[in-house]
Amino acid sequence: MSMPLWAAQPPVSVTAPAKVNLFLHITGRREDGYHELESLFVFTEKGDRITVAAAPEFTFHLEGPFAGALEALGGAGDDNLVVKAAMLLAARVGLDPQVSVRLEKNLPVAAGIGGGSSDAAAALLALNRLWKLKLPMTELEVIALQLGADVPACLHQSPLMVRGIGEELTPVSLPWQAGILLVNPLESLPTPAVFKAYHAAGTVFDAPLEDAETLCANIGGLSAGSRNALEGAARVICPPVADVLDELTRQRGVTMARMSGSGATCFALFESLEDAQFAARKISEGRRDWWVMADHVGAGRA
Ligand SMILES: C[C@@](CO)(OP(=O)(O)O)[C@H](O)COP(=O)(O)OP(=O)(O)OC[C@H]1O[C@@H](n2ccc(N)nc2=O)[C@H](O)[C@@H]1O
Ligand SMILES: Nc1ncnc2c1ncn2[C@@H]1O[C@H](COP(=O)(O)OP(=O)(O)O)[C@@H](O)[C@H]1O
Repeated sequence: MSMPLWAAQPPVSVTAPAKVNLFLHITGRREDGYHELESLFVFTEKGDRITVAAAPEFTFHLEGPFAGALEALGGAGDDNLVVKAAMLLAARVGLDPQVSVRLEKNLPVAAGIGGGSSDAAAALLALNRLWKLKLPMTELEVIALQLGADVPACLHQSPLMVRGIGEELTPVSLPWQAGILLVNPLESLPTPAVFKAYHAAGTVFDAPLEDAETLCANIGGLSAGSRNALEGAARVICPPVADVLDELTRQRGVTMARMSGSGATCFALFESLEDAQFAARKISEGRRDWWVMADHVGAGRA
C-alpha cells in the first residue's frame, strides 16, 4: 500500500489528563434519557498518553498499568474510544486511517474521571496535528460529541463550565490554583448504573446556579454552595466511596473533598501540591489496594 503524503511526519504524542468535576449538578432530563448538567470541569496535568504515527495500515496498541483493566471491560479493540475517534475523524475528512495509535493507560477505567473521553479527545487533537487538518475547535467539538457527552469538554484540557449534556462549554479563569489528590478504591463504577441509582433514590433536580462564576472564585464558596448530585447514589451502590471520602477529609491541608463525575474516584483539594503529595504517600501506605494520584489544578484561560 502506498504511503500518504503526511507519512514523513514525526509521531505526535498528546497527554489525556484526568477530568475532575469540582461540582456536578443535574438540572433536568431530556426526552432521550440524557441528563442536563451544570458542572465545573478541571483537568490534571498527568494522565494517559496517546501517540499517533504514520503507518502502512491501522494498528492499535494498548499498554500501561490499566491496560489489563480496560481489556477486561472489552475496550482493547474496535470498541476503544481512541479507535472510534480515529475512524470517525478519518471518515469525516475522507482519509484512509493509515496510522498506528498507541495508548498508555495510566488512569483507572470507568472511574468518573473521564479517562476514555479524555483519550478520545486527545486522539482527535493528535490526529488533527499529524494529518495537518487544522480543523478548528468548534468542528472538533461536533465530532467529539458523537463519541460521548464528556468528549467535547475534554478537548479543552483547561477549566470549563459545562452545561447541556456536555456540549455547552464556557472556558473559565479560576483565580486560584490548588494541589489535588485523586483516590479510587479500584472498583469500576459504570456511569449508566449510577444514573439509574440516582433515579431510584427519587429525583430532585438542582436549580441552575444564578452566578456560577462567582461561586467558583474561591474554594470555600465552591464547597459550601455546590455538590455532586450523583454522590449519594454512588455511595449506595459502591460503599468504598464513603471510605475514600472519610480518608481524604482527614488529611492535613484539605480545603474540600468530594466525588468526581459518577465515581468512584474522589478528590481533595489542598493548599499546596506538597500537601497533596504528602497525603498521597500517607494514604498509599495505609491502603495499598487504592489508586492515588497527586497533581495540581486551577487557573485556566478565559
Ligand atoms: C457523568 C459524567 C460527568 O462529567 O462523567 P463520568 O462519570 O462518566 O466521568 C459525564 O456526564 C458522562 O459523560 P460520558 O462518560 O461521556 O457519557 P456517555 O458515554 O455519553 O454516556 C454514558 C451514559 O451516561 C448517562 N448520561 C451521560 C451523560 C449525561 N449528560 N446524561 C446521562 O444520562 C447515560 O445513561 C449514558 O448512556
Ligand atoms: N480509552 C478508553 N479508556 C477508558 N475506557 C474506555 C476507553 N475506550 C472505551 N472505554 C469504555 O468506556 C467506559 C467508560 O470509561 P471511562 O471513560 O474510564 O469512565 P468514566 O467516564 O466513568 O470516567 C468503560 O466501560 C470502558 O470499557
